[in-house]
Amino acid sequence: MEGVVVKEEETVTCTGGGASSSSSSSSFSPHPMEGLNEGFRKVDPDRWEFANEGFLGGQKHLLKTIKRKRHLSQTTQQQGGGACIEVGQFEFEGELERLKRDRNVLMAEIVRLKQQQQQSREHIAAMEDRLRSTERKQQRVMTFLAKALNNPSFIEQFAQRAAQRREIRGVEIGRKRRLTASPSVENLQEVASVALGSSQFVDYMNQDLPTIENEMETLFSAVLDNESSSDIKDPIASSMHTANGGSNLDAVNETIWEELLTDDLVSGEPNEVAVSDEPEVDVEVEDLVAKPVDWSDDFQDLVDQMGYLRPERQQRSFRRGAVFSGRSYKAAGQPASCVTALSPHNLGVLSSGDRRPAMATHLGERGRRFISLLLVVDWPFEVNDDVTQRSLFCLKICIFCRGWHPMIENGLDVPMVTAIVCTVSAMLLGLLGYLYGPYWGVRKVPGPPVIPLLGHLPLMAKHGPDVFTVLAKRYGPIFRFHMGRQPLIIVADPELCKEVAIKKFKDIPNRSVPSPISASPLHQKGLFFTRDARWSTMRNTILSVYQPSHLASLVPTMQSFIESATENFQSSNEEITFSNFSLKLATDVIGQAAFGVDFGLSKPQSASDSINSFHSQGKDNCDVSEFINQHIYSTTQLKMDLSGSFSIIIGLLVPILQEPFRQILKRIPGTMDWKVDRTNRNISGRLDEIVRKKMEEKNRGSKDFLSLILRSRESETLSKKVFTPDYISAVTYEHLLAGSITTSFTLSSIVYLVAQHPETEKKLLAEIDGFGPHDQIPTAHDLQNKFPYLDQVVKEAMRFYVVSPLVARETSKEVEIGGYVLPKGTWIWLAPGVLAKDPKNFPEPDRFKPERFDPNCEEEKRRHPCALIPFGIGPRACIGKKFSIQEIKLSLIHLYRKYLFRHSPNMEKPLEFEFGIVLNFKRGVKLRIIKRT
Ligand code: HEM
Repeated sequence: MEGVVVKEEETVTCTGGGASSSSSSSSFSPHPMEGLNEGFRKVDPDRWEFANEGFLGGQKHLLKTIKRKRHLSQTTQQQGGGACIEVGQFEFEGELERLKRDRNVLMAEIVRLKQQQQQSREHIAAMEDRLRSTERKQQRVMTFLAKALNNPSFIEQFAQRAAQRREIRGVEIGRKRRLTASPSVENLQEVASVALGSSQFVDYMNQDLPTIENEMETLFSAVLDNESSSDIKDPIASSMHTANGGSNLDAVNETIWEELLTDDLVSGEPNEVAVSDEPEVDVEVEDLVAKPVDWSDDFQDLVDQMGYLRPERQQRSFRRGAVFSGRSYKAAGQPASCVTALSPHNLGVLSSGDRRPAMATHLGERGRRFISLLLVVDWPFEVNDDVTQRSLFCLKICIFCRGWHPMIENGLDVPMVTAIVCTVSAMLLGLLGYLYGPYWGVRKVPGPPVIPLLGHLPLMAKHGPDVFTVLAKRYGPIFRFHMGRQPLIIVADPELCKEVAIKKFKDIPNRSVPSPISASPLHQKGLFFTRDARWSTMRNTILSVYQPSHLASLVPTMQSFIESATENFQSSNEEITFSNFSLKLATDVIGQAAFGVDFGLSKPQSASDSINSFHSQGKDNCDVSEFINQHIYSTTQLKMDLSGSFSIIIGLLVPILQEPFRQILKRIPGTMDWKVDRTNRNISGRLDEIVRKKMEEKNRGSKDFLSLILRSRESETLSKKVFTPDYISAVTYEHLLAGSITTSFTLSSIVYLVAQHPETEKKLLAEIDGFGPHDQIPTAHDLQNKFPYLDQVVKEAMRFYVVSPLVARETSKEVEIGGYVLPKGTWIWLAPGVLAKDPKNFPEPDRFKPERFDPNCEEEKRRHPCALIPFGIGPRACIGKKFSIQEIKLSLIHLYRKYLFRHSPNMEKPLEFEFGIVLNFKRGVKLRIIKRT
């Protein structure tokens, strides 16, 4: 028992006036150790205290006075004598009795302690369960929120159901809820309307916010405390619980929450309202809670990210999903700064004061829905700190740059957001650079304001080809014109044209390739668009074909075609579309000259205006007419305005997209690109066939253009490399193209203008008739020297209607023109069309006056030599000029020997034009033929 005393001394604390145990473990039952006035006494029904005079609080020195009570038997024994044995026997039994009692008391104490321990264990287990359950519910809340985000009508449905349920619940619950819940149901509807329309958001923000707050707390207390509404340990939760109306309200909340968690609601399916207050609610909630939730997949990233955004010391509890369970977080005594990272209050903070509605306007529907949910979840907090600002910044970026979904999936990853922002910015800058890069180098050149992407194409739509004359008047002889994204430097001064095309030819040797041509590979391999060394080799080779002697030898061929063509004119007063007639004639002539092939288009039996009439002429003619139709279609589709194929239009606006679009569209039947591509492939196939046949021909004496090229190709190794079959086909086709449409246009416009000007007609007829008998065919020399007035008429007509109003060039290095330094790659386009209408060189420019080209005329003498350049200028000037003039003069002489022409009443006035790669008549030139007697 000594040992027991010692133990007591160690554990028992003195309280003064007696001893009292400090804990339940040190509260003793009656003990055998007693001193003077000592022993155990009951201080309350459950507790005993050791009482002794020497056992006083703070008086340690008295402890030694406490002595164990000496029992009589011991004393007697010590005092010696066996006489007392019998008496001692009785005392011993008494002692034994006492010890037994003590043991029983101790046993009872041990049993009680064990029970206490068991209770404590159970209590701890229950707390653990509750903790796990709470965590699972938080996971469910977040899963629910994610689903709700994907369902636009979620809040609306929720609000409706809450209202319905409230009605069904009956008067008592309804009254209790009305105190706190009813207004907030309406508020929820407001939230729903916020999700749907930003204007109502303003109203919503002006609502009674504490009421909303209460409602949200009520709502979320259901999920957080549903199990323990009758056993709330958390004092804050407890007070909230009481405030919200006790257990009835809990039942309502649980039901509401049950609905919230129901998949039907979050998946958007309208759901019958389940009218039940009873256990099924609990069962379902329990079921839901019991289901394993894939926390990490859906939200761990987001939660982690939230943790990242908060101060380090709070991270652990944050990771447990505190973002959406603000109240319990607060209850844990933690500062709420991180929890409020996404709170509406801070949305307000970020957007400084009352810009919340504005922000809601910009968030888009998903963003607004999300914020509505944040209002629901996170309303009670109000903290304003750096972390919040930062997280909201990221949030805002996510909303604007990525939408909500990726953020929810991937978390608020600041480096990633930064990377996205940088990438988007870089792309925007790249786009701007691409769109405005070409402009930047030439920005100093004057020009009208530019419409992004369209450039000045609307101006072209408004003024037609005359747009350059209009702009030259306003901006001077050198100005900027944006063909979509591409700026052109338009040079509208004879001296500057000379500088560009002749003096600085070395720096500006090539043509830029406009959008319509880059859409047509068939047109790219001709002389026109080849560049640098390849161009000079090709040009030198081809030039031999245009030697005067060779041209002179072509006169009889040309004459025979012209005579044959005019046999079509059957009777006087016949009305024809002269432009079609001239096109057939020019195509036949160039076909014979270029390929040595007689297309037979202008022969008498093909007298119909329409080339299609050849379909009735047997297979050969059908083939030819098909070929020519395709050639005309292919050429006329090459538009410089916005009326071409889609890929050409795209090429004008964003050139880099032209080829991808062409590649796609040419595979889609019915599109213009598809038709153009099919046509071009047919033409190429036919040309390849013609070239192949020519190559196989034994008779190499033919004087056509193709045979000449093939011959020169055999004799020179260089040109053999340059003139590969595909280039031969392209150049030959180019002759067909350049030689037909341009010549035909010029011929038609001369006849049209002469018909309009009787004086000119009279003088012209006089000159032609004065040449000699009508069957006398003029030679090449005659044509050059014996028809001066005809010369003047042709020139004036070419001035009046310039078939090629723009002549393209491109700088191959930095060059200065007209005081402006133009970077390499600048598109400089000469404007013969503007020059031709410049009153400085051509007084009364809109008057048709061939005499202005009389060599003896003052105007002619004063005129700048480069004022009229319909065939271009410099080393890249038209290679077919003489050929074309010879053909035009020969045709006119023959026509005016036999016929006169008058405007048809069916023709529009003034003439309308299309602006393709060259100018063309919109509806053709319609004339009446009058036979001369
Ligand atoms: C009235 C008829 C014609 C007119 C108005 C005309 C107009 C022009 C113009 C303005 C150029 C650009 C010149 C430059 O860039 O400086 C050109 C080039 C050219 N023309 Fe013509 N042309 C006509 C007839 C012809 C004929 C009949 C042929 C062929 C037989 C032809 C073949 C060419 C070729 C191959 C080029 C490119 C020259 C090169 O880049 O080296 N042209 N033409």
